Amino acid sequence: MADEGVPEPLPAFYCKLRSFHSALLQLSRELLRGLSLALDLPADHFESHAFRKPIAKVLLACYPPAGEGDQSCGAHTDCGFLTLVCQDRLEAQGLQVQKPDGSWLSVKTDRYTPVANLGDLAQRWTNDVFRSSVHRVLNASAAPRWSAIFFNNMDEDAEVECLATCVDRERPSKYRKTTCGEYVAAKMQEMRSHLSKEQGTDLAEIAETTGLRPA
Ligand SMILES: O=C(O)CCC(=O)C(=O)O
Ligand SMILES: [Fe+2]
Repeated sequence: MADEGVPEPLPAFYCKLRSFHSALLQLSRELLRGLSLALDLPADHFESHAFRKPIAKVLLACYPPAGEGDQSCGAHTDCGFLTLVCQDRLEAQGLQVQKPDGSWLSVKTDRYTPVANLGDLAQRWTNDVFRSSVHRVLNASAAPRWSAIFFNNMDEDAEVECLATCVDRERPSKYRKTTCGEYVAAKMQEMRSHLSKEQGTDLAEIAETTGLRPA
């Protein structure tokens, strides 16, 4: 076995997945630089404080065609800092983002063009200047829908406290200091108990295995 947890018959697939992961990690680093500059911070602010060895994972998802049960992904926010979603088939897209008025915007992309979503840790760190986007997936087509999702969750021990530049008299600090690891663990726990109550243990176990999808 080349790497722990990787089955022997899939080395070519694993190699491609590694390249995909590296490319999206690189893209997320570029975006982090832009996000720092947007807050009038040095370009490397986010990277140097919280992305030295980030927990960055790829999730490959398949949603069955419409009519095969409600297996799409319900409305939620991602718990990390930045997520990049790549949708596959043009005829079976389905990512939707909630607008401030509560209505849903369908996100149509070219095949594999990544869509960036900010997560809860970005919102907490910037004291709501950046918002964690509420999104969901509805596969309304007769074909299965595939997506590859890259979650960049920051360093496990990265401290997240409202940035001084995002706090003032009109905008007092809304969130207590936490770490990426502490916040993600708490949100996962909340999600597991929610799923166990609402949908039985199977989904809770899947979520625990992937460790990625918050409630
Ligand atoms: O499959 C998608 O397009 C997005 C899935 C998602 O939002 C998630 O897994 O957190
Ligand atoms: Fe998500």
